[in-house]
Amino acid sequence: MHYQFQFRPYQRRFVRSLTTSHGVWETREGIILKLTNDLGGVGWGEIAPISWFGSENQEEALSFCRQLPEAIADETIFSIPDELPACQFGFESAFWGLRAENWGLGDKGVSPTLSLNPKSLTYSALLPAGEDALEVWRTLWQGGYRTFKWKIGVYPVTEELRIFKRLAQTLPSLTKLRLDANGGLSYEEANLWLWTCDNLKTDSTLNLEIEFVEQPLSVDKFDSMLELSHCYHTPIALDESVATLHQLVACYQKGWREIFVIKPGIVGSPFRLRQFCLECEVDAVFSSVFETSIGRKPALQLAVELSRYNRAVGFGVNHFFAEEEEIWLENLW
Ligand SMILES: O=C(O)CCC(=O)C1=CC=C[C@@H](O)[C@@H]1C(=O)O
Ligand SMILES: [Mg+2]
Repeated sequence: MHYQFQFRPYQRRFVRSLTTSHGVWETREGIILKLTNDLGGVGWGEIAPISWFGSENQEEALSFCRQLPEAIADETIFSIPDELPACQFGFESAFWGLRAENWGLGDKGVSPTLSLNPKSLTYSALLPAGEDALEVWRTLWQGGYRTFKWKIGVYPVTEELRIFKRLAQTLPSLTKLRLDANGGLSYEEANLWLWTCDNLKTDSTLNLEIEFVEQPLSVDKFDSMLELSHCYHTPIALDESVATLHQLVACYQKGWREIFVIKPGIVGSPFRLRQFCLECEVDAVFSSVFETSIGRKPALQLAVELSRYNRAVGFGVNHFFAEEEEIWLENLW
């Protein structure tokens, strides 16, 4: 089968730049792609790279799109190299979207079940690093969020621990808080954070659950994180360490059995991701790459099907972008 292929690069400036231990992220760049079959059926996909997580970068994704012919075959979609995981996700999502919505299941076996209802999910909202978290959470709580993720490893650890204690005393009971260090802590700081989280449980005046500490150490410190996961009650989630399917499989094979943060937008083939999750039954938390609704829809379909233990998905829409998304997408095309 052949499809007419079109693509449009985009840039979207964050309303509030995202500060993590990786640095300050001002603008989300990506590519929207469209496949049209010879009966007029259309499939949309999105390529939303995060190169500092290990995916290709925008330029590499654009170069890949530019070298493709106007008409592409199934084989092209399913032979995109593993060095281009965001492209794998974008093209394959468009393929499944085309087949599942208009033309039945693909001839490549069962497509990811696109009919599942994302409304069955609960969502986690992102809190900004530092003191701002003490203000921002309230509006999000009023918006219905009960799980929050706060960026740490950005300011000095003593300052963040001070803010953390105030946050723990302020957040309503039954709130779940995730801490995401983006690999920015030292081994000593990681121990201090995990020890502090464990000891929070012993404070009967607080009824806050620290759901997990995400990527406390850098990707090259897997063995230390595996050791830490056996030393504290507070769970550890790997994110940057499992950013691509290859890394996900490698960490599982090296014995990781705690939480895996999965960003479908940069992990690679949704078909292969689905096979891995169904086979290995990993404890997955699905996470956004700040994509548009075009990338978010297939990502959430995977989350509905593959999430276990009812963990909230990291797709809380904190109004990261100014423009109204649907209008912006229509103007793009
Ligand atoms: O997972 C979430 O709760 C929201 C998404 C999120 O936190 C991230 C998305 C993309 C890049 C990162 O800065 C960040 C993360 O580290 O998980
Ligand atoms: Mg993370």
